[in-house]
Amino acid sequence: MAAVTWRQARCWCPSLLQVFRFPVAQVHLGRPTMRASQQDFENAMNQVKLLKQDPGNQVKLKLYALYKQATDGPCNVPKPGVFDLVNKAKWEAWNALGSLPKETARQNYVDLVSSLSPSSEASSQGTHGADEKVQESKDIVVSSEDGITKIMFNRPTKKNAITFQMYQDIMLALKNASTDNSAITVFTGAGDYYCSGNDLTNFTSAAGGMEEAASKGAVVLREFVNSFIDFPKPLVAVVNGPAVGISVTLLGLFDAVYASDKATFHTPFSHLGQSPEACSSYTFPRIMGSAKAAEVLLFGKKLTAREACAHGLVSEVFPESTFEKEVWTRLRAYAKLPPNSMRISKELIRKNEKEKLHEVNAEECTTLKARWLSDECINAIMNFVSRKAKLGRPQSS
Ligand SMILES: CCCCCC/C=C/C(=O)SCCNC(=O)CCNC(=O)[C@H](O)C(C)(C)COP(=O)(O)OP(=O)(O)OC[C@H]1O[C@@H](n2cnc3c(N)ncnc32)[C@H](O)[C@@H]1OP(=O)(O)O
Repeated sequence: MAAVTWRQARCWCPSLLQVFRFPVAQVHLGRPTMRASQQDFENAMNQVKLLKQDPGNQVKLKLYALYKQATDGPCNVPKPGVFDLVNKAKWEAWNALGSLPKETARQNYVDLVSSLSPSSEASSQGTHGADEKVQESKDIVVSSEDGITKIMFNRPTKKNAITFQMYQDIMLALKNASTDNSAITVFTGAGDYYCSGNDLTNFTSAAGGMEEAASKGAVVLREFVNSFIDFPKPLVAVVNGPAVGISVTLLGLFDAVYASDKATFHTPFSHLGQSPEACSSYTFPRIMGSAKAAEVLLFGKKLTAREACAHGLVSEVFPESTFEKEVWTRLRAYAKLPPNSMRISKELIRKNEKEKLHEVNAEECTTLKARWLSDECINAIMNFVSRKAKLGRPQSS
């Protein structure tokens, strides 16, 4: 179909009185049961000019046709030539209304505009308004702006360690983000850390002790990682500082990872008596080669941002001083790309791997459940909790 610019579409609705002058009841163009008055029609024309988002060619042509039918009556002007694509498309849309009465066209125009009004616009047109907080949760802050849903670890006093509640909050945030108006979804951390991984007190503070925590942990972890495997939109990590444990392994399931040069990547699973999760036993060897993956996953070698980039885990590293500005400017530009195209491309990229990833996830969770109940793991966690040991340091006896 001929391209119809949004500017053209707006011009099809002549400037009239400002919508704001009218009482709310008149301005709100809910689907009316009564016949639309001339005033409703004029309000609707003004409402069209306030739409923030281009409603698309089909809707614009429909608006044009109904407007012409409501004001001039049935189309009786000559059809434009074949090369006059835009005017031909407009003529065809108007002509298709045949002998529809002016009053009905006016009503249909008002109804159509009503369906595009701000509340429905937000859900159907991919509107990206001002930064909007979309999920209430203390330690995970979710906001949406400029086509980007941002999910932020927000527990800086604990280096953004992930509690059981945060796993649930993140799953909910991903579920919502998969169908919201945003084009891309971004994870980042508040404060100096990106995330210090699993909160080690998840295991010690559970009412039923380690047994119960291990069973619960395996179920939650599997579901949690599945929500990353299946996430349909581009998923980006903005790694603002050190990342530890599961916050690193998950990166193998992201589509792009941008890191500040002060970020580090550490998976001290052996130090903790644990084993890899988030499909990293599969994704890391594929991303960085088996030799480097072994150093990272078996021996807990901490990578700098530049090393992680050289080994393919990170897409690009930015100097700390310009990190936020550069990365968010870039992401805002990416979020303007056609969202359906990005989803479809992601689907193609992931399609052949999905089954394998689910299989790996299930196996890693079963293995971890047993690890969590091992002496090696229990001792390591107790050492951390009693502050005898920190990451990467040999445990004192
Ligand atoms: C559903 C279950 C799924 C489980 C999935 C399996 C996941 C596995 C992993 O993620 S393994 C990785 C686990 N993480 C760690 O081992 C990190 C432990 N933390 C540290 O070693 C250090 O805290 C540090 C290196 C991250 C930061 O050191 P430092 O800068 O010296 O700060 P502090 O140690 O003083 O930390 C400040 C504050 O935060 C608390 N904290 C930090 N990380 C964690 C954590 N992972 N779990 C619990 N608490 C953490 C730390 O205790 C301090 O609290 P305090 O001020 O003492 O109250």
